Amino acid sequence: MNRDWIATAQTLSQALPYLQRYADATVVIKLGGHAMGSDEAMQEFARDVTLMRQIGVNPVVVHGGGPMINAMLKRLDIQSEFVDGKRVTDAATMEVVEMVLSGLVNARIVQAITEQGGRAVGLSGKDSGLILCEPENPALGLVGKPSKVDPRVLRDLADKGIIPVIAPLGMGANGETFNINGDTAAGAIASALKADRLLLLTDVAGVKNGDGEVLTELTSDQIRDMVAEGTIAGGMIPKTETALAAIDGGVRAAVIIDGRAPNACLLELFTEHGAGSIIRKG
Ligand SMILES: Nc1ncnc2c1ncn2[C@@H]1O[C@H](COP(=O)(O)OP(=O)(O)O)[C@@H](O)[C@H]1O
Ligand SMILES: CC(=O)N[C@@H](CCC(=O)OP(=O)(O)O)C(=O)O
Repeated sequence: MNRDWIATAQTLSQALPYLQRYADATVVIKLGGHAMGSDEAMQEFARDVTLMRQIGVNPVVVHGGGPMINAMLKRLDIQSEFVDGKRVTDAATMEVVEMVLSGLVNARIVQAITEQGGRAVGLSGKDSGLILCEPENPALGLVGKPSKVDPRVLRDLADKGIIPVIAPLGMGANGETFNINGDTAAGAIASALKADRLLLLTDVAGVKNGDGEVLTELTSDQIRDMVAEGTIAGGMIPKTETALAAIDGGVRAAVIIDGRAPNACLLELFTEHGAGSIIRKG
C-alpha cells in the first residue's frame, strides 16, 4: 500500500473525533491585516475556511486591514496615530478606513473564498443592523464600541451554507459610521453568536512572555498582569482584551494564532494540541 496514503489515512482517523466535535459548530475567525500579507497566505486561508464549511462547521470571517489602511492614508498624505492599538479616527480618516476595508480588503477575501469553491458574501457591521456602536472614547474620535449586535443576518447566511465576511465598521445612533478595531468587532460577533471558538489570526505564534516564549494556555489573571507590566503591548492589547470579553460573553474559548502558518485554522480545530495561545473561562 502506498505510504503517503497510509499517512493520510492515519491523519484523517486522528482528526475524526475533532471533526465530530465541531460538526455544526460556529467558529468566528478574525483575519488580521498582518496575517493576510501574501496572495499564497490568502489562498491558503480561503481553502481552510471553505473546507471547514464543507465538513459542516459554520465559519464567520471578520477581518482587519490596518496595514492596508496605513498604506492608503500615506498615499493620500493623511497623518494617523494609534492609542493602545486603536486608530484615532477623524472624519477624513473614516472615509479612507471604510473605502479600504469594504472596498479592497473585504472584496479580496470574498473573491479568494469564491475561487476556492466556497460561497461567501461580504458585508460590514452596517449591513442589516449587524453592529450598533457608541463612541468608545472622545479622544479616539469615530472609534466605535459595539453596543448592540444583531446576528440574525449571519444565521440566515449560515443556514444557506454561505460564509459571511465582515468588515469591522458599525453604525451610530445618529447615522454615523464608526471604525471598530477588527478584534473588538470579531469578539462582539462571537459573543452574540455564542460561538464555540474565536480564532484571532495574527503575525505571531501566540502571546509571548517576557522571554519571548509562546504561552500555550493563558488565564485572565495572567493577561491582566502582562498588560499591566507591559509584556503585552500594542495591537496585542485589543486582542487579549477581546479574548477575555468574548469568554465573559459566552464564547467557549478564544485562541490567538499565527495566521501565516500553513493550515493554521485546521490545525487549531482538528488536532489534539491545537496551535497558539488558548484562553478559556475560569
Ligand atoms: N506579549 C506579546 N506577544 C506577542 N505579540 C505581542 C506581544 N505584545 C505585543 N505584541 C505585538 O502585537 C502584534 C500583533 O498585533 P497587530 O499588529 O495589531 O496584529 P494584527 O494586524 O494581526 O491584528 C505582534 O506582531 C507583536 O508585535
Ligand atoms: C479602531 C481601529 O483601530 N480600527 C482598525 C480597523 C482595522 C483593523 O483592526 O486591522 P488589523 O486587524 O489588521 O489591525 C484600524 O483603523 O486600523
